[in-house]
Amino acid sequence: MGILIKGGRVIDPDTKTDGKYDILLEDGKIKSVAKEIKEKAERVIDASGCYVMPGLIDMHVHLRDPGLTYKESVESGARAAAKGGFTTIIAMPNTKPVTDDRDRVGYVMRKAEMLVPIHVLQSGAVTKGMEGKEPADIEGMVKAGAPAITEDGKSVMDSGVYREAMKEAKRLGIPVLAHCEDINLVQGGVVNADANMKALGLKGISNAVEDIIVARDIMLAKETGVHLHLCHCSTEGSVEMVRQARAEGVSISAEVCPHHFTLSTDDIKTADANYKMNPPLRTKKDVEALRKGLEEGVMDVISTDHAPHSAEEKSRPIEEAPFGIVGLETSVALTLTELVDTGILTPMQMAEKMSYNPSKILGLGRGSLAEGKPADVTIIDPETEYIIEPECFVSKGKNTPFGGKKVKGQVVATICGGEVAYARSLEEDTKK
Ligand SMILES: NC(=O)N[C@@H](CC(=O)O)C(=O)O
Ligand SMILES: [Zn+2]
Ligand SMILES: [Zn+2]
Repeated sequence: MGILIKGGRVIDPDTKTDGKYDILLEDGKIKSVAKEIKEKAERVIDASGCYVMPGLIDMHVHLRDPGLTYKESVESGARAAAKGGFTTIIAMPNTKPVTDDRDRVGYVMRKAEMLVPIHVLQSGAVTKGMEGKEPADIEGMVKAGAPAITEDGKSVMDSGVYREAMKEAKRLGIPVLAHCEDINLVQGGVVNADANMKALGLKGISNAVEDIIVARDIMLAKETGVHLHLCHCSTEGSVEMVRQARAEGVSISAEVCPHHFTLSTDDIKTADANYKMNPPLRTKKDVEALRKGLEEGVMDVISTDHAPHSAEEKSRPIEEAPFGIVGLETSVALTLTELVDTGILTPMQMAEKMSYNPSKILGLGRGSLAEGKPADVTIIDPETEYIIEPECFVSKGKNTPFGGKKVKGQVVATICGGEVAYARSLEEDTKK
């Protein structure tokens, strides 16, 4: 019975394990972790040379379901996530219609339960229709299973409305995931406000666009006591404010996306919409601050902000194309290549930021390889080198600036609830 994972480097932030162990999964749970397990299993996976981590959790994914399924759907997004090593993903509510009530949250959660091999949790909008005017039915959405609320795609600009929603989230014990962007300062900006923007003849988005709302949201979190989680931080200012707020005892966490720690504005050579995302790629100084923030534990989550769009949408002139890039199938490789292989993060810190911390923030009770925990496990080969080929993505979205980039590190298997949700060899087999 069950699955036996043999001889991998088990990296578990929860039990503070980092060493060569076998893991036996049975009845959807982690049955045992030991130096050598001799028990028979239905399936044996040889993990020698691989990292064995608690199933990865992506707190920030756009599944575009309902209403925008030409870009992505629960099924295609979840399959892409499984391939990317994720056993749990949180879907954002900027769907069509907006996911702002109990039934709409329930729709995605039920669809996922029936159709996909990983856990998909649907977050709820902060305000009705994401119009920023009045709080949505937060309690109803939490009852339907939403682990958080977020207005991702924009900020709730009315601080009074936001504070009311934060109080409700605090009462219900869920975090607020904050997209920080002062919309009145954007003024047609599409890339970072700097010399490169001028060279490309485009309008810019300054750091203040983000930093002002980060500062405001921290003040509101302080006042309401809600847990504030900052989405896709891109500026040096954000890192410094998180550092300071935490030192003051504010309940705060913050994520960085792979594109923001990998690329800078200097990498944008032409007005290619695959380099257009919100917030934009910033300067090298900001990238350095994000990397340092990750290294020092100020920034505690790596999430993808997987934002699929159609080829047609992204082929429009950069001013008209939508913001966003896909990330589920490149996140592990970029984290390993840019942060672990370079010595900025240990594999243990990677497991913290991609599994243990997201679980803690969202109260999921996962992100752990302790005996008795759910059998969610990700096996990663840190040595395989390959070129990123967007045409091979399982996601409907191929919009990435990373096509052609050489990376090191590949997901070998994703096991969710004791079942194999993705396996590298299987995938190759089915392609033949
Ligand atoms: N990040 C993006 O550039 N786009 C996201 C919205 C968001 O995350 O703010 C999208 O929904 O496409
Ligand atoms: Zn956002
Ligand atoms: Zn987003």
